[in-house]
Amino acid sequence: MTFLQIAGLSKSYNNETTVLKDISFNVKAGEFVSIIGPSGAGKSTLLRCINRMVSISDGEVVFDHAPITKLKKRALRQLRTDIGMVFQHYNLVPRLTVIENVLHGRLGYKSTLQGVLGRFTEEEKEHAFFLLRKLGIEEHAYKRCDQLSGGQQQRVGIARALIQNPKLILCDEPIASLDPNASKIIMDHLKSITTELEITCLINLHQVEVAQQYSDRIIGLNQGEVVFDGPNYKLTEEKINHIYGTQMRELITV
Ligand SMILES: Nc1ncnc2c1ncn2[C@@H]1O[C@H](COP(=O)(O)OP(=O)(O)OP(=O)(O)O)[C@@H](O)[C@H]1O
Repeated sequence: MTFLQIAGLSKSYNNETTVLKDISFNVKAGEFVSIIGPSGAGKSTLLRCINRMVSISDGEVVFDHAPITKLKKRALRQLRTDIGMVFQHYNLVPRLTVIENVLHGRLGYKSTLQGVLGRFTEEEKEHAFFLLRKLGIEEHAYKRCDQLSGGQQQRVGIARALIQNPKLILCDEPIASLDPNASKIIMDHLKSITTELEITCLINLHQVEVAQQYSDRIIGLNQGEVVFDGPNYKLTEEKINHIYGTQMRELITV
């Protein structure tokens, strides 16, 4: 069943260069999809169009039957509670504790006043601890985030996305700042938790091998166009060269 539908999506910043050109694809509920492509291909922009963090120039995005492109402010805010986001640089508040950062994932459900006062229910706090336990960082709950390693901070970022109870998680290069060991931990968690909780996952990656290892399906972007869309086993060396154009693959996969 189609869960996310992208049809004829185009995006240009400041009405200048077109960064995404007529992108169309559907994602089924529960799919784990990687988006790969050279630097500047439009991967981040594509993810940001899906939750309208950036405006869409043309085309349609329908998420769980809701026409994202047409939603007004309040409806969009409500819909965004269903979409978690994980960032390359974690986007945590460094001087706040791990648990406080995780609970920030609930702010989309709160009034401004509740949010300012940091009012969270016991159930929300228990859920936060449950997620930290699942991600193996419960012992750090009361540490400031800036005392954690990059891999641990990314796990806080994942917990903050999960506490929203999202139906979809968008991950924008979640392992680009991490060493191979920390990257593996993050990818293993993302894969196992999204599978267990039946969360659809769209993930931008620079590492082709990682995309092949973890994804059900891979979408290749080049200069704002989809040039590959298929199961991981169909991503041959030739297709990889097509996605990355003339760039040396070794250069972009390190
Ligand atoms: N806010 C912005 N204003 C203007 N141009 C932008 C903006 N964000 C991105 N771009 C441009 O859009 C193009 C696509 O950028 P985007 O970050 O989406 O690509 P990407 O594939 O994610 O690249 P990378 O892998 O290097 O992160 C680039 O040419 C970039 O300079």
